[in-house]
Amino acid sequence: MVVLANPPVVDQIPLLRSPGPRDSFAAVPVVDLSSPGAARAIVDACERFGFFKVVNHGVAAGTMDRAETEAVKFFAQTQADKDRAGPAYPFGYGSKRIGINGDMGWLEYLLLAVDSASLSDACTVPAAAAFRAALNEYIAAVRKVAVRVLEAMADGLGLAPADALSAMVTEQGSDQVFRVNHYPPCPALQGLGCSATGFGEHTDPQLISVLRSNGTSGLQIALRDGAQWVSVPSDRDAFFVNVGDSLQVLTNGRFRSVKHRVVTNSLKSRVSFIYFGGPPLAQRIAPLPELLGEGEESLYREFTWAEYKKAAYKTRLGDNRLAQFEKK
Ligand SMILES: C=C1C[C@]23C[C@@]1(O)CC[C@H]2[C@@]12CCC[C@@](C)(C(=O)O1)[C@H]2[C@@H]3C(=O)O
Ligand SMILES: O=C(O)CCC(=O)C(=O)O
Repeated sequence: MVVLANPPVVDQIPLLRSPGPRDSFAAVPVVDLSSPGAARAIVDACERFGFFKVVNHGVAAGTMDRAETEAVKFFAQTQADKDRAGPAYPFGYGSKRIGINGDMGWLEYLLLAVDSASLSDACTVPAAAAFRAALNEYIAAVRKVAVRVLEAMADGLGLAPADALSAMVTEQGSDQVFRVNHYPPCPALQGLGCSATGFGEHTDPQLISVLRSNGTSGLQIALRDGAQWVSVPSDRDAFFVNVGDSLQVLTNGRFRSVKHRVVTNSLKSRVSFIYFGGPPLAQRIAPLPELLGEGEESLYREFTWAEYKKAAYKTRLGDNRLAQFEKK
């Protein structure tokens, strides 16, 4: 038997079949956030896919462009300069290693803590004032989108008060994380039919993630419980929203936390920004009583966000983190 090794440049990084036009997911639900039908459309998309695209979100193109320009400048620095902003644990610059349990991807990134509506002062990277200002402007804007989406979700689910979900990511001590990912092209694999994994398959532990990319494709989501991976057509003017594990639990499984991953492009760089909205550490994560039908029981053992987060950080990226909290 001939065992083909990865080309040395992507050694240790899992390879994936290169996506083709037939993998494109043309049916991504699109939610017009300015329309009266947004609440219903969001609930429908969360039930079907745990994923949707948001347009008419009100965030100025300049806010997104400034953050992207500064991010590109940051990643264009020498490796030695970037390494000075690392390591990524708990927060800072990281390259190829994701988390501390051995996951690898063809990317470099900044993992940053958000306090209220801007970068946490305790997070001293990135240091450049222009980059921090651009990120703070972007974070304030994307957080507002997350809040509007969570309010519309609460409306669509018939929850009261209107901030039943959004308060969890805005109240004092809420655990918000921001990630800037840069996936350099991987020309060594061009024409081989395979691509480097940029970010391996996973679900997000928080309630909600709001993603924006520079328009280079690469994001894939899993359909039919992981039986099929489809490519999300990129759109630099839109946001993409993922349901996270915590929202799956709050809705007792009615909304599905979506499995997703990133496949590296062989020719073009991808830059993405992801805002992860998580609750305060002491928040109890359990199905909301209003969402439990008559006689319906929780599918999960009770836990706090602190317990879930601690357990999550001991897992590998692709693990089913909720499994250990499911009632047997
Ligand atoms: C391998 C890991 C990276 C991760 C923490 C974890 O142990 C499992 C979950 C991963 C994830 C996915 C969503 C964003 C993120 C910041 C998070 O909260 O959980 C990452 C973590 C990370 O990159 O450190
Ligand atoms: O870069 C992307 O498009 C998605 C990355 C991602 O899923 C993550 O950072 O958790």
